[in-house]
Amino acid sequence: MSTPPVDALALTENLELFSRDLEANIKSLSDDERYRLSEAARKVSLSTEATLDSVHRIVHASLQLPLACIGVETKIFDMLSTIERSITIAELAENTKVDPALMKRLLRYYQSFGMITQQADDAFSANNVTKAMTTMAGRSGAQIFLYVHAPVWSALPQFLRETGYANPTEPTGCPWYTAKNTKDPIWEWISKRPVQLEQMMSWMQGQRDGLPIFLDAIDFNQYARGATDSTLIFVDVGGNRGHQCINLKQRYPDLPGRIVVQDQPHVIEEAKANPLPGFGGIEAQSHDIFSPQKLKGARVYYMRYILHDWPDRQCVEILQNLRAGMTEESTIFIDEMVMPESGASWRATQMDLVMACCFASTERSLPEFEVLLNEAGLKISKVYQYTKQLNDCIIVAILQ
Ligand SMILES: C[S@@+](CC[C@H](N)C(=O)[O-])C[C@H]1O[C@@H](n2cnc3c(N)ncnc32)[C@H](O)[C@@H]1O
Repeated sequence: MSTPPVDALALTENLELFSRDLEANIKSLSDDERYRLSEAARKVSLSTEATLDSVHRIVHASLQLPLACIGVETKIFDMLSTIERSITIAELAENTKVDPALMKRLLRYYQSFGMITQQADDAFSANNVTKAMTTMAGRSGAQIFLYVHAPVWSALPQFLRETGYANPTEPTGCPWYTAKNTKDPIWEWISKRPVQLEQMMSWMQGQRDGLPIFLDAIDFNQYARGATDSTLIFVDVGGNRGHQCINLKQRYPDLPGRIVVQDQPHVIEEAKANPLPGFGGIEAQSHDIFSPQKLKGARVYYMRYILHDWPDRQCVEILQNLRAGMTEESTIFIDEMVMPESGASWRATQMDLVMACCFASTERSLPEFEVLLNEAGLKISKVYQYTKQLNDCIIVAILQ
């Protein structure tokens, strides 16, 4: 069935009208409506590009990350975001100690990519993108991805050429090792570098801010029935700073039982030394996911974004080790994006290829998770989807 023709001129005029008071117009939208508009506009924008516009956009894409990093490091984005009026080139240059002539060029670039708003010839202000780059994820992400990851992505074509375009599935068979000229896997490499460790931990903590979390889809009370203060209620395996434990505690302040975050020793040390607000009452424990789970009979073992870091064989090992701690009352929550067969989102597909580059691992579909769980003697009892954007799901797994 053909769809009725759309008046492209009227659509363009409406968009231009919408752009005149962007902030107010966007405020009137729900999250779902905003996402729908953003995706539709993005598709139209890409498909209406002239041929060489597409080429220029793609071949210069790698300029955007270093430029974003400069905006973060000079605090241009911070300054624009904290001052509630437009700012001149001279003001920005003086406060950030950037040469005014260079500042003019940077601002010209940022406005052309929508990273800031130009109000007049010499008047600039923050917009949603500027503000995004001042968040914890924006600041830490610009640095960790530019300095640590980007050289690895650039090494992917050569790596694939040399390996005959085989899908990377061996833990040490990915461009991470050649690009970094190291034998250390990424987590070990980061653990030896305090600056990058801090950036990575901040990225982990902030990367999903603004999206729903698993507790938006699950009534956790059902997992606490009959629990007492000594019941192990929630063990966040590979939980980094314990941010998900804090979320659970804040949503369910009266939940009985123990809440524990487990991670590598240096991560736990850092989580204890610089605890996040709300960390009180949460236990922090070193634990290697490649050894049998030492906390037995927890109601919920929770793992967010752990399996996507590992190839299949290691995932089965991780799950088998978790299984060793389980009783009939235990469940595992696997909190990961589940890849659909078609129409995967851009945020999901880029994450998938970052996993290939750095870990020889992958984002998985539900049947792929099923195979891993089956091999580890587990089965899926339920799946809760909690984001549309990434198809983030909680896969609830129990003993077979
Ligand atoms: C992708 S991050 C996810 C962190 C956290 N679950 C989240 O969703 O924000 C992976 C985590 O696995 C931890 N990790 C890596 N290797 C580990 C190991 N052998 N034992 C325990 N934790 C490990 C890392 O330190 C990191 O915190």
